[in-house]
Amino acid sequence: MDVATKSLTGQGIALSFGGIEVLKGLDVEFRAGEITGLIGPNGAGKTSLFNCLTGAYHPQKGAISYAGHSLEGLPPAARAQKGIVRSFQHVALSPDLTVLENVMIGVARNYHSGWLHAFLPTVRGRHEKAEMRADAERALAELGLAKAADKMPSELPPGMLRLVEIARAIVGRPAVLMLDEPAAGLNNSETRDLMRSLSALASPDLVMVVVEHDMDLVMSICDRIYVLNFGAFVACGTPAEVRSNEEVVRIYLGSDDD
Ligand SMILES: Nc1ncnc2c1ncn2[C@@H]1O[C@H](COP(=O)(O)OP(=O)(O)OP(=O)(O)O)[C@@H](O)[C@H]1O
Repeated sequence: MDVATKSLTGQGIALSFGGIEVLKGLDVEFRAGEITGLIGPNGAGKTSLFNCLTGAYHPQKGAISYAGHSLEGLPPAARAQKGIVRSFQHVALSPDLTVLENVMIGVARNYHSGWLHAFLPTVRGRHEKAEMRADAERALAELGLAKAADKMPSELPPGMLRLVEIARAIVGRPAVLMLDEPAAGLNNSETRDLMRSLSALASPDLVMVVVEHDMDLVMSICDRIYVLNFGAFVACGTPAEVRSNEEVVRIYLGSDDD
């Protein structure tokens, strides 16, 4: 399939809670091969849009599709099965598993019998566990975390925990990777490491979407940026275009964000 057609698209996405319109008929296209930023002040609707795309929220109106196929009615697990995965604002690793084991959980969708089977004492189980382990080691290495594989999450600083969570998201070789505030809680040097890692992940087949308040990160790593305010897009373009957009400047100068 042509890379250009492997987009995650939304048309006319409208979402309301108790009569309050949170998303006002959004048209959006997240393209493979690009890192797309989604920015806007607190409460603009960024996470709600993420939740509609991943299937956690059901918009009252609109159509969402990946690579031309409708995702309507599919719950989050079915969308993850299709390779649409997300990270969360708060790191959610299991404290009782090693870093490697945490990442192995993310690869289970690629295997016939899943995570549990890999731990059963069968030949197939042993074989699948070895393959999952190799996949997880590769994902950790891709993010520069090979040495942390056998550590427990409690032994790692926040910046590395965030990268472990991203390793868990990429280990199954997703088609769409959606990152919700990946730099939240990181210091400057951890954020710089994260930026390098995210840029290195970009590939022609992968749709990457980043919701983030850190403007340096967004402006540095994104190819295109959508700006959301009160549930509607006020701008979309390259970082340079967005930075010089008068409406965007007005929104950001008039808010407490960055
Ligand atoms: N489950 C829900 N029930 C009711 N209102 C909701 C729900 N989820 C989101 N909202 C409302 O939708 C609006 C958009 O919230 P959302 O979290 O999507 O914004 P955001 O841009 O992600 O904000 P932030 O940058 O603070 O995370 C807010 O007014 C919020 O209160």
